[in-house]
Amino acid sequence: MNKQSNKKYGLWAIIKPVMFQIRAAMFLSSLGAICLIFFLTLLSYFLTQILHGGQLQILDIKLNLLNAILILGAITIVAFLSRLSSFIVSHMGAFKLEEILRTKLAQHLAQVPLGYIITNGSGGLKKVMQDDVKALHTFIADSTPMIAKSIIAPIFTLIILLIIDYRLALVSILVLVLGWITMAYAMRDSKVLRQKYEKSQSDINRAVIEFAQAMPVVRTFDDGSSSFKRYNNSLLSYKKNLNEWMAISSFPAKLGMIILSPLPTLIVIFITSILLMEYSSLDLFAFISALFLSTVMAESMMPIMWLQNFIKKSQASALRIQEVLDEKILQEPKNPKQPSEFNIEFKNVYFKYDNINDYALEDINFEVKQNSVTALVGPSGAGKSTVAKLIPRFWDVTKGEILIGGINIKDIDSKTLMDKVSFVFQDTFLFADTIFNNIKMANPNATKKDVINAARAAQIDEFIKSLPNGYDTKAGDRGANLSGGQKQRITIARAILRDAPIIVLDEATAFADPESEEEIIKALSNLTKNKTVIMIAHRLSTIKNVDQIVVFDRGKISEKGKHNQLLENKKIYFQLWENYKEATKWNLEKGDCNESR
Ligand SMILES: Nc1ncnc2c1ncn2[C@@H]1O[C@H](COP(=O)(O)OP(=O)(O)OP(=O)(O)O)[C@@H](O)[C@H]1O
Repeated sequence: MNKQSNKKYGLWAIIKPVMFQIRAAMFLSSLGAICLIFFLTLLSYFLTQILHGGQLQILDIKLNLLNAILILGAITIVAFLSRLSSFIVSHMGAFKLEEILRTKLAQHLAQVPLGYIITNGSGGLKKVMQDDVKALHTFIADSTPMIAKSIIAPIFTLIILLIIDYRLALVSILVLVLGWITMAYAMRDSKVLRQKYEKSQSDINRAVIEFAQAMPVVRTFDDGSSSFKRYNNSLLSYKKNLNEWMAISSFPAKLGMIILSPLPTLIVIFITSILLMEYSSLDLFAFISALFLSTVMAESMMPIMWLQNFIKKSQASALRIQEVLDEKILQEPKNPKQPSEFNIEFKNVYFKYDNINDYALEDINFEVKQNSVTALVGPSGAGKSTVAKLIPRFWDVTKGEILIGGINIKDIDSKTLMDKVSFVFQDTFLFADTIFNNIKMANPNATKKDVINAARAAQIDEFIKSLPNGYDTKAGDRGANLSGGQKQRITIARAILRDAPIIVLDEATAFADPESEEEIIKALSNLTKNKTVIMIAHRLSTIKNVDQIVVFDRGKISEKGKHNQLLENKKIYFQLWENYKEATKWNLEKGDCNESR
């Protein structure tokens, strides 16, 4: 990821837009805490006066019992309202931040290169947009009032205790310090242990997902022992890390929590007060107020324990959100140009993926003439898909240039480029919408007739019509109710409807079922008629007659030309062709009419 070094990072930077609401919530929450402390002090004051059998009064103002109750009641109401409104304000801030971040992320993701989205997977980005944004919502809504309270309440209580009787104040501080030391001891090494624990937790998640996703493969090739072993191992390591963490921190943490609970402070204050009354002096007011206030101090410090953890988690979410927002956006040209011709030229192109040191492509030079077909072939990992994805700017070239109709693709605005290039992916994607809308999305202005014509050209119209709801049939989540070949023909219909002058086919026939293969080939020939076509080919038989074959090997072009020329060269293509023939023969001998890839 590309971080910009002068940027501020972390939780506090990301929640800045709602700082006003956070400050207001913290202020109101502090006010509520101060009112509570004030209430307890005044209550102790009145109780002392009642126990002394004297007149109720504040300073020199005499009060009857009803007045005293009313004053205490008024303070309680202010405390309650402050606390309530602090949560209302913090929730308002949380919703506002959620909206700001989701909008920012959506706008940003619409501008980053598509390659980034593919590499990170929609699942990972969805997690950031949903879970991490939600985590920050919860942080602002629930913990900002708590943070203010757990800082202000102890400080304020301590000040009042110091004013009333410094000895009792010191004793309660001692208890708190003891509690803190015990907790700090429990938390020692916790960073490393927490990281280990979190890692083993995510290992388990990965193993479970892998186990579930790979079930068909597992059932076919594995009796489950190796994949289950991975799951089991991650579970064992999780248990080991958890036990290790618990062993180190469990007892001191529990002890710390007990010390920091109100009861120990209460007991210590009580005993100290008795001793002071016996051997020194202590007035009744100091005794009663210390009993009340010291419990507030201990109680309001307790949340600090879990707040720390909460802040750390929210910090991690904030960093993940910021990483996405820092991803470089696709630079749009200042003076965009419109190509009027559609030949494609790769000129001295070098390309390197962000996270990889070596070039994935080096010194790539070739031209695809307008309305001609070029096939990219080569062993797996040779760079064919990368070449194809550079054309619609899924990524930008590291060096060199790609031209369409003589114009550098960086000088064509991305909307125009997308309109000019249709990409038929290996992994066909259908939205959970009607088949009609799935095709029409390629061209919002298309009429019903246009959609049907496109489906007809893609050899899928008859099948669609045979469905109970025809074109209004839902394609299902990711097109789950259709066969691979049917899904592929629907995406081809989409591309036909788009009618872009350049077609990039990423091995569109690879996953077709045998029955639809012939129809797919027909559909593709309709799609590619009078277009500039680049296709990544694995079935060499389908490219025998193409205008040009470019052979890739380890990120470089090893040869290019027509089928017969390349066979004469007796280099990589010759070898690939021999292997292909061999595999096809083997399949035929086995009675399998489906050609090998
Ligand atoms: N998103 C990515 N991030 C990092 N490296 C990548 C990424 N995609 C591909 N690569 C690497 O770039 C090189 C070329 O990969 P590419 O997918 O272009 O090859 P290919 O010839 O299309 O292979 P295949 O036929 O198996 O699809 C490989 O070494 C691959 O590991």
